[in-house]
Amino acid sequence: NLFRSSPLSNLSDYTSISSPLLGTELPGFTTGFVEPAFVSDRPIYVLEQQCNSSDSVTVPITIGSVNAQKEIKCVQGLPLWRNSSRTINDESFQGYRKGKTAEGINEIAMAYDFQDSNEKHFNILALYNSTYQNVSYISMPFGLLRIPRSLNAVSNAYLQLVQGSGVQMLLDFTKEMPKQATRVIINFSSVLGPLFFQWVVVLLFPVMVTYLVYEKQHKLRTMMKMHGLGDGPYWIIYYLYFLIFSTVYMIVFVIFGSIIGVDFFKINDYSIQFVFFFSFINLQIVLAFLASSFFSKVNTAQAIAYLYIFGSGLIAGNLVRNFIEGGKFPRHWITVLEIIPAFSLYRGLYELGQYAIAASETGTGMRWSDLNDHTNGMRDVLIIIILEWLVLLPIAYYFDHAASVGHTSSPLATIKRLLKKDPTSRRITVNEIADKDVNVEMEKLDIITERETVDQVLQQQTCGYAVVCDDLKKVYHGKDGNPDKFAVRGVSLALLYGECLGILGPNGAGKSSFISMLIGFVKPTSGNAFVRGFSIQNDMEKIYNSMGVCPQNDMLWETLTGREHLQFYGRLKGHSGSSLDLAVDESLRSVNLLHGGAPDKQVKKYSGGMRRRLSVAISLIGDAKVVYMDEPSTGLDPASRKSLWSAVKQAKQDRAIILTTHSMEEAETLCDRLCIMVDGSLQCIGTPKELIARYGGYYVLTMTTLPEFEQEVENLVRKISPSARKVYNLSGTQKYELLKQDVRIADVFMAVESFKKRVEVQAWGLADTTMEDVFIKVAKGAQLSEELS
Ligand SMILES: Nc1ncnc2c1ncn2[C@@H]1O[C@H](COP(=O)(O)OP(=O)(O)OP(=O)(O)O)[C@@H](O)[C@H]1O
Repeated sequence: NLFRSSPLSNLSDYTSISSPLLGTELPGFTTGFVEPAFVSDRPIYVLEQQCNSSDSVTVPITIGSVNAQKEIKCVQGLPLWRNSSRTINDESFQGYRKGKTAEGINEIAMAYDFQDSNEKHFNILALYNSTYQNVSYISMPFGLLRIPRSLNAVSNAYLQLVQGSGVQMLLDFTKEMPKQATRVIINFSSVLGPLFFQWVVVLLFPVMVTYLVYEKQHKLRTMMKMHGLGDGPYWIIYYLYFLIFSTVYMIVFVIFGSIIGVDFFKINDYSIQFVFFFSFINLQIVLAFLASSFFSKVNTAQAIAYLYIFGSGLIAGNLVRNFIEGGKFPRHWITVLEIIPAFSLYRGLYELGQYAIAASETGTGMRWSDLNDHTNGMRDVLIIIILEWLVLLPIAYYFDHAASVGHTSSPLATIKRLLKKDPTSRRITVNEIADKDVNVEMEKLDIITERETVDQVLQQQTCGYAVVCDDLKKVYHGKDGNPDKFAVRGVSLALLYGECLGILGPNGAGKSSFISMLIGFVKPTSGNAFVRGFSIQNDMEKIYNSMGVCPQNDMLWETLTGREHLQFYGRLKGHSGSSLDLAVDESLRSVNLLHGGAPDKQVKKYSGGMRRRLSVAISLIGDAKVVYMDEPSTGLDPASRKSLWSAVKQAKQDRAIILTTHSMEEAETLCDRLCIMVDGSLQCIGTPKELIARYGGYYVLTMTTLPEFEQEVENLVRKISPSARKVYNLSGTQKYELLKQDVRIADVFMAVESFKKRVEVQAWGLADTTMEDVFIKVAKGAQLSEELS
């Protein structure tokens, strides 16, 4: 309406804008630059640009009742009558003239809706297509150029209308109207939502699970247990540690939140927040203990714990919010859902969040009195969390205790054991008894004597014996169709204080399985052993207090130093203050770890030999009366081995030591008695001298000549000792065993000397039997008799 009374004015150079079609109703344009236009309630003017100024278009017009033709010359800044503002808006944003490229059309720079404009009041809505901002054929940024110029044009048109065509306003730019400064205030509670807080709180869960499973995976838990740390103290220490850790974490979280002005923390009563978070972290600690007893590998536990916290947070976020806000579900449904800890946490956070948001209206957050409000779920949440904590605490302790002794690997196994009969402590089968009888028949005198000693000790309950094993057996039950493995076949032996017993045997003989039973690593299939009078079947807890163990694989904390390890185990064994420092230094010295910064280096920087020596030191620290060492010198260089041996020799004065080894030298140096184990059975037992005398009643003659003289050598040996046994013949080198009762050493020397006059002897030697010879003989003999049977 504005331009209906306006004369056609100067259209050049955007300085004015006006319509050549004043007061007309256009049936539509069909040619040139515009699409058919329709008459609308309020005219909208479209400024066409980029048209060639020589083009023109003839449009039909109606003036009053007269139909006429009007030629419109296309010039830049031509205003054309168009459709409603909505259509203009849509079209300008979609691209004018569909199907053509931006370059190929006359761009809409701006559409004007002269809303309620009149001579006194100028009010336009300007619409432009911001998507054309980066049109490449225009060198200048499109948006920067057109908007001010178009606004300039329309403003001039308005001025010319109101004040006459001579008026011209030249605007170069537009800028925002100055206005009062404002501050953007973001309400974090509503922006972040309870899910963020939920994730922050539960982030500690995987950390705790990792701690617990790490100690289980590396058998450190068992190691600590074997050195006297009971489940109760272990739980209390870790529980308190986690509780302090989590409480500090939550307090810092709340303080930081309050400092940066998060309403969630600032508005709600701090005591409610404290009770809520404190109850939940207690529940979370119990859940971590419970979860850790299901896992044996840190990586799996970590992955599943993170999945659980993120997944359960998302599910809780969606479900709880929908349930509460949807209003379709009964209240008790929501309460049932809150039994799941992630849901109860979310609900509590949600309630605190709601109060924080509502505080902009009410001015206060959640107060204790608000817990009586039936729409506030916080009271239910607190009750559920505390009850759940009370119920889960003993369950988690039980599962953890069952899994920690190594007898069961998981709570599932424990449940199975409770439901069925315990498969690991089943009664010995008929086949096994038969097997035992065969063994007894084949047993050597020394083994039988040892058995009798054990029977006597058990009947008379004789004191003085540190360890008494009574027919200990271990069968590993085959899984996935594999046959059962008889690892230890009824071992009986008795060990005095001050005695060191060495167990020798080839790989897989059952030595480690035997020791594992004695230290409580695995449960015996049948039989029993008494350590200081306590049964390994029932009183393992009492045995741990006086036991030291150096396991085959070092069980150490990578981030602790050697000294810290010894201080920890020393304290477990009852040392404190200066006596602890003394014991630690003495221990480090005895295994050659006192110098060169070794005591204060983290174990991860230790060499294999240093770890081994530290493990031995741990087993000896304190007053352990029975010490088990599984291959203690494996991986040690000769010097370290020697110093380790002197440490063990010194330590054995008033203790009983059982050690397994593959080194005959170590066995002979350290052990008062030795036994050889083959395929789970003891083959012999006695002092090194007794065994050599019993199994090595021969000298070993070795002689090297040219191969053509082999027969001559054979004849010589037969002459010296007709009963001599040939051990081997290898490219001229022959080895014979000569029964001691058949020969005198001087005769052998004389015979060889005269032989050397006839035959060229490259080398020869006569040796007494060594423990190694005995070992090979016994092991071979046992294997042979087994093959025969
Ligand atoms: N957990 C187990 N499950 C099944 N079989 C096992 C298990 N542990 C050991 N065994 C088997 O029991 C037998 C005795 O193994 P053990 O480790 O006790 O022998 P070892 O004498 O200590 O051997 P090494 O000298 O090599 O340490 C072996 O045949 C072994 O494969």
